[in-house]
Amino acid sequence: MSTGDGVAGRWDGVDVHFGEEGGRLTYGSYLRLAELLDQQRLESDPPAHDELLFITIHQVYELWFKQVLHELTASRDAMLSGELWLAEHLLRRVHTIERTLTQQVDILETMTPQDFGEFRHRLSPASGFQSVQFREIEFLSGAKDPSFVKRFRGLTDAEKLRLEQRLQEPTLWDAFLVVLAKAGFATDAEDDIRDALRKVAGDRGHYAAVWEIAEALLQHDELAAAWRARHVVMVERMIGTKPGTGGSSGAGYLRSRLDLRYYPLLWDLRTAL
Ligand code: HEM
Ligand SMILES: N[C@@H](CC(=O)c1ccccc1NC=O)C(=O)O
Repeated sequence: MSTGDGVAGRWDGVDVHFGEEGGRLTYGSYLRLAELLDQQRLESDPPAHDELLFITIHQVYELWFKQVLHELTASRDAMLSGELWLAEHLLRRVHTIERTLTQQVDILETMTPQDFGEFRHRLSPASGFQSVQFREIEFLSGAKDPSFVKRFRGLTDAEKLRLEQRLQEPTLWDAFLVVLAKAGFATDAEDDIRDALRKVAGDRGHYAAVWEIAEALLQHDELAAAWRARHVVMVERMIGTKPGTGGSSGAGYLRSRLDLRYYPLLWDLRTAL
């Protein structure tokens, strides 16, 4: 009983619209819940109680990674087009998500090593090391390391393409250098950039928008480092010094990544202030 204008009818005084394919939109159909809630398939048999939690946590991480990539990509593009307020606004949203990602470790830590041990052996050789979106975030943020693409096992062609595109495209740091250049600074040599950062920091009134973006980038870097630190301590709690299912030394490998920083020049700047 269409009443025109896409309005399908009225319910309790409110216009009701038809959704995709003429079906009446519901909460479940809009959010594709039948599909979403059918994606938690356990490897353990008989089912280990805690494996549902393990799968849920990882799926939630990947959903947030998708959102983070959406926001970081848009933030990078906003820097490139000179919309500095938007670039900063989106980075701040990313910070909030990143804090949530680190806090989520608490939930997984309600699982004991013994309960993890019930299904851990079923997971090998799968590992978080193979998270394509996690690596995309690293590449987009500025830590491009092509060796990860080679070390990935079992990448689909589409995943490989996504990583290769991230290796080609400008990073957040590249975009920030464009911001500095548009503000009148030379950015060719590292010393030019250090100089520019000192000048921006020394005249925040004049370079307010540039300074705020630099701070938002540093915050993103700090929150990524906090996740790495939280993850490795959880790993030590769960598996001690056992090697990882992904074939690395485990906590030893993860500790070797703790010093990674996306924006070393923004950190060095601190020493010069
Ligand atoms: C019981 C919980 C967990 C344990 C014991 C664990 C253990 C490990 C280990 C040992 C590695 C090193 C690679 C390897 O497997 O050899 C690793 C890497 C990784 N894990 Fe986890 N992990 C856990 C939970 C998570 C969660 C919830 C996430 C969220 C997505 C995650 C994401 C990652 C990522 C992205 C890497 C690659 C890190 C890098 O290369 O810097 N892990 N994990
Ligand atoms: N690498 C972990 C297993 C693990 O946590 C994992 C296994 C499959 C998919 C994602 C995982 N999460 C993080 O590494 C381990 O060695 O116990």
